[in-house]
Amino acid sequence: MKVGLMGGTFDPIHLGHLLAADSVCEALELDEVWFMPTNVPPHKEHKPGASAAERLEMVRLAVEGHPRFRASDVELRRGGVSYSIETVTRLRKEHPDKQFYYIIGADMVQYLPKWYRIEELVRLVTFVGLERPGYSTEYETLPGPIREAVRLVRMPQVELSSTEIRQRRAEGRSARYRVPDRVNDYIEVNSLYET
Ligand SMILES: Nc1ncnc2c1ncn2[C@@H]1O[C@H](COP(=O)(O)OP(=O)(O)OP(=O)(O)O)[C@@H](O)[C@H]1O
Ligand SMILES: O=C(O)c1ccc[n+]([C@@H]2O[C@H](COP(=O)([O-])O)[C@@H](O)[C@H]2O)c1
Repeated sequence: MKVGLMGGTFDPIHLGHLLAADSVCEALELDEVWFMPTNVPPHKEHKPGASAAERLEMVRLAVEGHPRFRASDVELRRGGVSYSIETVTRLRKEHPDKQFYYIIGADMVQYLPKWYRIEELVRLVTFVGLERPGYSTEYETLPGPIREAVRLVRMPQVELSSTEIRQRRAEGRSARYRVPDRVNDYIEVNSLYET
């Protein structure tokens, strides 16, 4: 069984995340994609605008009804900083029958050399990198073992980020059409990201 791991702060989850997962699912014929909200993101300086429970609930609402997408609270339950090496090690132990693919956008591919214990992590998962507007896909400068661990998949380019959505909300504007309708309703009912 082939499983894609889509880790993210998901503050909030948006259509770029979903289209990325869908594109990889199709290209690599994955059986499932697990969306895993981080507890404490390893490298982000700002604290998430929504709580862990709210970010998980938005992920749940976004994947509801999709035959292959699942929401996973594995990193939230573990607590602390969500280092991917710890998540992947644990998932491999719990699911020895599954093959894991870690899905990341181009911004994260460039950042891979700084990931915690990356030399070990590249031996445990295949990374799947996606182009993202505004980020370079010149991967020649990455160290060989990291570059070789990354497969590239194409997706229709989506110029969206959670940051932009939070900013819009702070300015009193809507997240509609940038997030699934159910997520948009949740954001509005709970007044998320308002100043
Ligand atoms: N528009 C997009 N296209 C492709 N990949 C994306 C896109 N947005 C996010 N990703 C990828 O999804 C994963 C989770 O991203 P994350 O939750 O940090 O969203 P974000 O939009 O980058 O958030 P923020 O703006 O708060 O930094 C990362 O690997 C990121 O590169
Ligand atoms: O393990 C690390 O050192 C590491 C460093 C940066 C990012 N990650 C993971 O990559 C995923 C996307 O990160 P982010 O910050 O863009 O949401 C998320 O699941 C993070 O836990 C992991």
